[in-house]
Amino acid sequence: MTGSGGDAPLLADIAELLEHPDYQDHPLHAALAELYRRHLEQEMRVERLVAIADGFQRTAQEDLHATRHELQRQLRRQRKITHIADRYQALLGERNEALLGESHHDALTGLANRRLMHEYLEQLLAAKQRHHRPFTVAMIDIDHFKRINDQHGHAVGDQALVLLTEALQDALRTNDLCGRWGGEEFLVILPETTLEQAEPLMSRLCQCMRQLDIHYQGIHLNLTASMGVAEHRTRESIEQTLQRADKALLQAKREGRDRWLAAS
Ligand SMILES: Nc1nc2c(ncn2[C@@H]2O[C@H](COP(=O)(O)OP(=O)(O)OP(=O)(O)O)[C@@H](O)[C@H]2O)c(=O)[nH]1
Repeated sequence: MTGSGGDAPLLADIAELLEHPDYQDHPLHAALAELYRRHLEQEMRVERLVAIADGFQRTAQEDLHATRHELQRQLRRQRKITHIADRYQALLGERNEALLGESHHDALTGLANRRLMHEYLEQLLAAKQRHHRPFTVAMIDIDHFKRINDQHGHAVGDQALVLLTEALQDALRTNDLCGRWGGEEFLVILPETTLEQAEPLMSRLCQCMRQLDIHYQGIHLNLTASMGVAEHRTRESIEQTLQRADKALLQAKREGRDRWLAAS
């Protein structure tokens, strides 16, 4: 499309005049013919330029469309990657939490394991050294547990362990920590507690074990426990306190079981 659309009748008239035999020898014929030729040339040039500009515009639009399409594709990909990364991170977090839980807890009872109890005891030792806060430990061993396994099977023994640890925990204060020290042996850690303050609790724990009625798969069980209790002494290592509690526990077994003894 050229800009001379409105000039079309005039141009048609000029072309007709230039072709007319009567005007071939007219003095202005040559000048008008030249002007007409130049006009047509100019018009063709403008048409070519417009065609080029149109082409550019089309290409630019196509490029823009392609770029937008590519951007949207990358954005979708980015979103997908972010979503996967988020899920992966959440999974890793859950796995880490689970691993941390497994590394600090006993699988059967869910109680703290030795590692967690040692960590807690180290904290209590530091608090004692800094602020003179006392703490006491009690080693607890179920009496004649082998008989339960022998008479009723390991699964019943397991269930008895689960139920008795629930009873032990119910009898403790929230800051006390009950952990599984070994097979049927438990350690209770009592922060901010002297031996004297622990005594009523020890009697209560013995009573609690005695009163426990375990019913499982038609089997009815009663049990007792022996306990040795020791308060941490200044300048004593954790191991030494635990050994004193253990010695008191063995003495309680020797004296007939179903009792607690304070360590000397
Ligand atoms: N079911 C079950 N039994 C366990 C587990 N851990 C340890 N035991 C059992 O606990 C029993 C401990 O036996 P002993 O060390 O002889 O002690 P006891 O029979 O309790 O006797 P005393 O401690 O002397 O009163 C063994 O039969 C172990 O197999 C466990 O996770 N599940």
